[in-house]
Amino acid sequence: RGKCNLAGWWQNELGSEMLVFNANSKGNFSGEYYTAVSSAQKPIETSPLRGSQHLDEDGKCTFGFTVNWSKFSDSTTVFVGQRFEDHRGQEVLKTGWLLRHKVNSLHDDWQATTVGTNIFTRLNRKEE
Ligand SMILES: O=C1C=CC(=NNc2ccccc2C(=O)O)C=C1
Repeated sequence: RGKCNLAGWWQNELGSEMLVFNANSKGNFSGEYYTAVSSAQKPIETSPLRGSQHLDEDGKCTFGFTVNWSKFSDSTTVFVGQRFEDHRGQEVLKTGWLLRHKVNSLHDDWQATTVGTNIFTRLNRKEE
């Protein structure tokens, strides 16, 4: 695992958590996303994520991943971003995202995509 290892537990400012698995030699990875924002679905169910990252050795790799909110709603979020270390050496994933939710007709397509940003920081979890 090079210096830009995204594997492990991350949390965004909404309180959602994700577990990212090791990337393969092509930079492809998968994981599980535990959203904090859907209507309270107990127990929290995971949504699958799949992504691709660069394997630069400088620890500042760019990446993208898709979350399929299959169990909750017919919608999809794509995240794109980069890993950084802040002034205290804490790892940060600065991301932008597009959320596409299903609309019933082409006429509603204009309102189907929302955009935003998320910052993910590492969660110190034992279980991987
Ligand atoms: O059923 C659904 C539908 C959409 C969702 N979007 N979550 C997001 C969208 C953009 C950025 C972060 C999140 C998040 O859940 O942390 C979650 C559950």
